[in-house]
Amino acid sequence: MDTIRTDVCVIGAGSGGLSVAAGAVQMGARVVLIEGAEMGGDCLNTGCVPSKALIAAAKHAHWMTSGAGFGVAPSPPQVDFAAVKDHVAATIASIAPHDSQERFETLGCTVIRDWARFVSPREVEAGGQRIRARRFVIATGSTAFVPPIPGLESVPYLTNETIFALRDRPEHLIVVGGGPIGLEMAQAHRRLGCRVTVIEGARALGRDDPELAAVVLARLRAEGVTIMEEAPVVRVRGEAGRIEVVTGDGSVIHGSHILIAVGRSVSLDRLDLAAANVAHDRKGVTVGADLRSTTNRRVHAIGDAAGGLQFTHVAGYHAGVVVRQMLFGLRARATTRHIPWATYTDPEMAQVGLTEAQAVAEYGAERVTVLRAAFADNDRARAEALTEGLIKVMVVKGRPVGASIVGPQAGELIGLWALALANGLKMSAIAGMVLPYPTLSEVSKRAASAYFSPKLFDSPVVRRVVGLVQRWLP
Ligand SMILES: Cc1cc2nc3c(=O)[nH]c(=O)nc-3n(C[C@H](O)[C@H](O)[C@H](O)COP(=O)(O)OP(=O)(O)OC[C@H]3O[C@@H](n4cnc5c(N)ncnc54)[C@H](O)[C@@H]3O)c2cc1C
Ligand SMILES: NC(=O)c1ccc[n+]([C@@H]2O[C@H](COP(=O)([O-])OP(=O)(O)OC[C@H]3O[C@@H](n4cnc5c(N)ncnc54)[C@H](O)[C@@H]3O)[C@@H](O)[C@H]2O)c1
Repeated sequence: MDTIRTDVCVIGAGSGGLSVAAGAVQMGARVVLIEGAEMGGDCLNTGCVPSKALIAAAKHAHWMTSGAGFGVAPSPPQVDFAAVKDHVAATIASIAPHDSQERFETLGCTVIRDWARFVSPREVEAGGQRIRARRFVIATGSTAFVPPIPGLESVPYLTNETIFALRDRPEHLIVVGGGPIGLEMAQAHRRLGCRVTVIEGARALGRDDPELAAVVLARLRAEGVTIMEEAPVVRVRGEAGRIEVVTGDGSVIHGSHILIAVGRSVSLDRLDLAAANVAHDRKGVTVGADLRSTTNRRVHAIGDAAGGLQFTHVAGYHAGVVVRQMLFGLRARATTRHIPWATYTDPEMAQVGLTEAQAVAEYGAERVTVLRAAFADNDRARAEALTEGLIKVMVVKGRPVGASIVGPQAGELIGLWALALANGLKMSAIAGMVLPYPTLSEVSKRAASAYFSPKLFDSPVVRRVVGLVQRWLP
């Protein structure tokens, strides 16, 4: 067996692994990149990209039915489900060249298409070769967690790996799990003409501010999605096209298809981490803030495999943290306070930093000011009839510690607050910003201004000062 000696060996060519490989090789390191399945990983092939392409198609269908208030008569959309899937596939294909084996080989990486497995603390095997590296990066991501629900194994269930390939429209899609995957898929399928029932064991969108989550859930229900909460699934039975789901209280839901979206399992099984002395648990590789294995300092873990937030932009951020350490020997640490995320339902929901409940728990209610602004008071939102939703900003000592948005383009609007939190900006910086009128982003400025308006408009001191100045000013 040949041995390749290299500076960096990256295992997994998804969002995180590709970023490390591209960065390291272009800065002069020798890089081996190993991928067992599709280049591009979950995000490109079975995650973010297909889900957002499907959501975009569903939005078009929805617009055809929602123009009455603008004087545009609704007309029932004629959805060609297979053609929708062609759009999904074409979107993936248009991005794929950027993540391709050819591109990475052109950049100078050695790309091996096989499953990697450690054989010692500084060697892996893949593609019939042994790779001996100075540093390893485990970027193996995650797959859908399939819970041990009795009967599930004997019905043809869908996960994010199979649902985007369906070319016939499900008549009635049952979605198990009311997290971001479940609800994004539920709304998209409903808008494309399916009946949809979401069965959630606890509270849907349970990680988000409940006030904001309620806005999303109300909209989904208004569009015809049935959402059952506190309804753990206890049994599944049936066959293709005739699925029955039994919940804890004995209810039986009949559907044609079932999607499992109850969280993720990190993909570490194939790696034989024991051979490399890399400690791990159910959540991922055990790493410190430097994203290095606590038991093998040659090994880093990033993205979903690192056991924290599971988002593409987090994997990319992690990549930067490990590249700085591996290539320049710099001290670099990953933190989470400034990391935003968004759920691409309509309306969208986005968060950065602490929610209201977390801010109050951490700082105490008396130290936290919660500012609010509603899209109903935003002129652009009114013109577009997108008045559902609000922004909440949590402020401590004049600086934001968290922002939560539900409403149109929340995923875009959260960027400003991500910048503010990452750089410790004061509320005065946001309130003093001049924005084009009329834009949705004015909702952020309005919230920030709300921090100062009581200090300016309700203050007897300010009134007295203004009175005096007016008497003396020529
Ligand atoms: C339906 C869905 C929608 C999503 N939407 C969003 C979104 O809108 N925004 C967002 O930020 N995030 C989203 N995510 C999450 C996002 O896809 C992941 O957080 C991201 O892909 C993680 O990147 P990663 O590099 O850690 O892993 P991945 O992208 O999963 O890549 C890991 C790669 O490693 C390979 N691999 C595994 N084991 C081995 C091995 N032993 N040897 C070789 N290769 C191996 C895998 O085949 C895979 O290609 C979504 C996820 C899903 C499922
Ligand atoms: N827009 C985005 O950025 C985006 C979109 C999709 C996914 N993701 C990423 O993927 C991750 C996984 O998403 P997810 O929605 O699969 O997981 P999740 O953990 O966020 O939500 C899963 C939901 O399933 C419920 N559940 C668990 N077991 C159940 C059971 N037996 N019966 C009924 N309900 C059950 C849980 O209570 C939870 O509400 C997310 O945390 C996120 O990091 C991101």
